[in-house]
Amino acid sequence: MATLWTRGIQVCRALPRLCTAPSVQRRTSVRLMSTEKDNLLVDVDSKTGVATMQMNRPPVNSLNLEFLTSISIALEKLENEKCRGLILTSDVPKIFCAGLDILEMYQPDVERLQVFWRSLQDVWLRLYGSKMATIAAINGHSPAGGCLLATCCDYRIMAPNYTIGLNETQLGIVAPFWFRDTMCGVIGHRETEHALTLGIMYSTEEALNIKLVDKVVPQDKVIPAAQEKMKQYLKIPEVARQLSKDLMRRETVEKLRLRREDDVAAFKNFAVRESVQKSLGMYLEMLKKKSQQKK
Ligand SMILES: CCCCCCCCCC/C=C\CC(=O)SCCNC(=O)CCNC(=O)[C@H](O)C(C)(C)COP(=O)(O)OP(=O)(O)OC[C@H]1O[C@@H](n2cnc3c(N)ncnc32)[C@H](O)[C@@H]1OP(=O)(O)O
Repeated sequence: MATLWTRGIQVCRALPRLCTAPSVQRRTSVRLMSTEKDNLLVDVDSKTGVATMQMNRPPVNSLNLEFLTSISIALEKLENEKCRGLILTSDVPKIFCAGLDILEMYQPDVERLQVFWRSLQDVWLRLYGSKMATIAAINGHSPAGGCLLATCCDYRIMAPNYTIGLNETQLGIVAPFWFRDTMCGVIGHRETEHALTLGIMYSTEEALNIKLVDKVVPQDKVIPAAQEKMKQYLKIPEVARQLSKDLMRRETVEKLRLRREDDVAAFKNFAVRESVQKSLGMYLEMLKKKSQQKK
């Protein structure tokens, strides 16, 4: 085990300058730290060049601005370090990622809202467009933005008895075109239309049936299975693998690159609508009630 120690990622509250560049030192093991405790744990195996990125933002790994920024910086560093593979997983029990932090979209500060959306675009561009072989080790529930992260990867391995899907319409919001395109690339047009319009959350078994995930293994085997599959990717000549991936994804990536600011404006205008705010408020209330009932 080896490699990168990235310390001192500072996420400033002041906008628009969000971060200072993290410093990198070579060490024998890796930990990428963020300001919000150790919410992103990244280990790089120096022999194989495979990084394991564990999301660790309890209770549900929801993606707020600071967390997205940490992920984006980490992805950039791994790419710059010429890592060959990435296993994306979670350190939070039973949750892969609950998607976007709804509190970022509910009663938002409009300037922050736009920076938030750009940071999500950044993560998507880096992960979907990564040169690395990427495998999602889905060891928990994976709604909405969580499903997006998983579908950005080249391969998905999931544990039983969880759920995954783009459930946006159930919250009264709409998955943007690049979420749609990502999902279409995995399960095709018809199934994506069905999934998006109904906001379907699939069980692990259903997800396997529609090929939203590639493989199902017991919980404790998810990461070992991802490591095993990664070996297959790494056996392929690097340039051929990367160019093939680029061939499949470049148009989709370019579409967002060319429309980034329009997409930010569309998101902002949509999110501040009274009807959308009402739906998000009701959804948050429902989540809170459900959570209190458990306690
Ligand atoms: C014309 C088009 C223009 C473009 C328009 C764009 C529009 C926007 C597109 C937005 C795109 C993506 C959207 C998203 O990603 S929205 C997020 C959707 N996520 C969800 O619906 C998940 C909701 N959560 C759950 O289902 C469950 O929490 C869980 C993940 C299955 C875990 O269940 P659990 O029982 O283990 O935990 P639970 O008690 O429910 O939750 C614990 C606390 O966490 C809070 N919480 C859960 N999820 C979120 C979240 N996503 N954001 C913020 N907070 C969340 C929950 O409320 C509990 O809090 P507390 O204990 O009550 O304080």
